[in-house]
Amino acid sequence: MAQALQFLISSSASPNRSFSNLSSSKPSFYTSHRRIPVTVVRKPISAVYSDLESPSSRVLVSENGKGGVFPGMSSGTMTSTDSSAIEVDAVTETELKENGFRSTRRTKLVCTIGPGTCGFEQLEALAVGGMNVARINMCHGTREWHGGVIERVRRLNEEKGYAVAIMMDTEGSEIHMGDLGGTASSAKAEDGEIWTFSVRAFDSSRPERTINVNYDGFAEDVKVGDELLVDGGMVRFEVIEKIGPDVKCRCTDPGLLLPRANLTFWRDGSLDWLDIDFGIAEGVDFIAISFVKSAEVINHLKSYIAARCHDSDIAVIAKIESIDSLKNLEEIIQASDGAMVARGDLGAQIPLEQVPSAQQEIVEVCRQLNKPVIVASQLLESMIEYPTPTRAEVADVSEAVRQRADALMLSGESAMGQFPEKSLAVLRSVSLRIERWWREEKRHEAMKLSDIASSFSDSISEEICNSAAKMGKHLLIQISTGQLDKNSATNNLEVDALFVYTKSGHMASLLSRCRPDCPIFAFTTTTSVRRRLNLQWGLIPFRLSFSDDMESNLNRTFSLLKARGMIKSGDLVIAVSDMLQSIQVMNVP
Ligand SMILES: Nc1ncnc2c1ncn2[C@@H]1O[C@H](COP(=O)(O)OP(=O)(O)O)[C@@H](O)[C@H]1O
Ligand SMILES: C=C(OP(=O)(O)O)C(=O)O
Ligand SMILES: [K+]
Ligand SMILES: [Mg+2]
Repeated sequence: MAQALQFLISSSASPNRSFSNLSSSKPSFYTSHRRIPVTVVRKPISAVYSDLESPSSRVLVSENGKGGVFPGMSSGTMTSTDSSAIEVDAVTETELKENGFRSTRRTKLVCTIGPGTCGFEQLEALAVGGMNVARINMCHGTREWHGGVIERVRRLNEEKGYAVAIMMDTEGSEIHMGDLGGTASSAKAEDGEIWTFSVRAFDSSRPERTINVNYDGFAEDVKVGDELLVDGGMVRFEVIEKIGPDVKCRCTDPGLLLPRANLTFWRDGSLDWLDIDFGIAEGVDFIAISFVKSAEVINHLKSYIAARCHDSDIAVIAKIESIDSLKNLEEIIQASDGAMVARGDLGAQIPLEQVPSAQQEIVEVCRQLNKPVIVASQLLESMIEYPTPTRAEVADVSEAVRQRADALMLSGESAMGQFPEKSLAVLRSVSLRIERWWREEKRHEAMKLSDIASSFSDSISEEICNSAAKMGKHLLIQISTGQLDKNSATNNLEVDALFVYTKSGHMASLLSRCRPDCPIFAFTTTTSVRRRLNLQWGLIPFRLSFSDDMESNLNRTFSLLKARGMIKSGDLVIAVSDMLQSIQVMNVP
């Protein structure tokens, strides 16, 4: 009879609580330096699955995929309360069926949506091609246009069963002043002076104390009472009156105004970028902040968001694209929910030859601090015009995949290029090939991950995930040394998948951080967490309403996935959960 081995890691001081037939042996692959008690429980598989038939009214829904109908069911019977209905990502489902767990793509793909890809069918083609996140860049187009894209992505998700996340990239402090008029290279603003910021075009006769602003929507977006910061606070103004295209401001903190200085806003004591309210109202999944200078900016934005959206959470991505952001890299990334290596502007701010090492550093810091990282800009620039990439571009993409960044991003290639789908296909095939090559060659140098937990409970979760990822690699040794039943050993004893049951998504991201050899099936209870997990390396996120009873969760998951042919009897799975803080190792029955 096949056997399942459960390792239950308990945070309790007395590990042997309720288990009768315990082995006290500590698995030797468990190399923790911490003192978490590990219990090995041997149970016949029939016992493990004996209570699996519990009635369920829960639905399993996969990420980023086309809804499919359970074999033998009519689509009319698929409702959200039908226990046997299952919606599953068509792309992932096909990959799993045809190539098995180990061949799924680990690197995630972000596509900037522009005039070339904003239609429903074009968006669908990108979803089919593997787009995990759709990015809209507020530097271009109108709010109305972006609202239309968001609506179509939503509709695509709803009608076709996809769950593509939406990232809004802010214009942010890319709003800047124009020249100062005439030959002036600077101007002094004194305390209490009234200055006019205007979007009007002036000929030679610009009134005194008048400054041009480069953003057309400026006068509409700004509100009386807002605080206007020049160059991150070198000079400050308060907005006192709006007259058509002119915004009258009183200087509250004097200083030197330089041509083309950055402008940012604070509203009600919080930094306010002009698009943030739009993103919150639309309920986007990610907001990417341009030209982040310090952690303070991120902290303010996060509390601004927290005060305004109560039921859903928006993740904040810091774009690293300035010298200041490199100087304050760790504190910025620590404060953020993720980062983008925005190589376009970064390459204009630091010497080009320093961009690769900056990229490597940003990717490493993000990995250490457990934040997803996107490598962006010019990955396949030539494909804006040509249907095949240059060899150098393929090498650049490969390098980002080899660094094991969470995600790669298309900009102009998908926004306005002639070959958006082909560009995505190149990212996809290069990612798959390089991932497989490095896995097979075992070429990845192990990165020593430092402890990041800030509480005891977090440190247990972290330890469980580190151990689960390690077990995936070393289980073979244990089987040969008798920790698992040798009779159940087959020739292929690699772990096929890690399963993680997580409400906040944190446990899934901790597993992703370990970059294990096998894919991670992440089961989470809310659609917003599920969409956000779609940005993280190696995660295949599902939505599942689960209970605190891990055995029943596992049973239901196994039977739903088996019925779809996505897993099969005998597959070796390691399951972790943040409810029980447990690790279980088992063959699919
Ligand atoms: N919403 C949009 N409307 C029109 N053009 C867009 C839009 N989004 C992106 N683009 C086009 O795609 C190009 C690449 O996009 P992106 O890299 O996001 O912007 P940028 O070039 O300003 O950094 C832009 O320069 C612009 O020409
Ligand atoms: C991604 C970037 O930002 P944006 O496209 O908004 O300039 C970049 O500068 O590389
Ligand atoms: K932007
Ligand atoms: Mg930029």
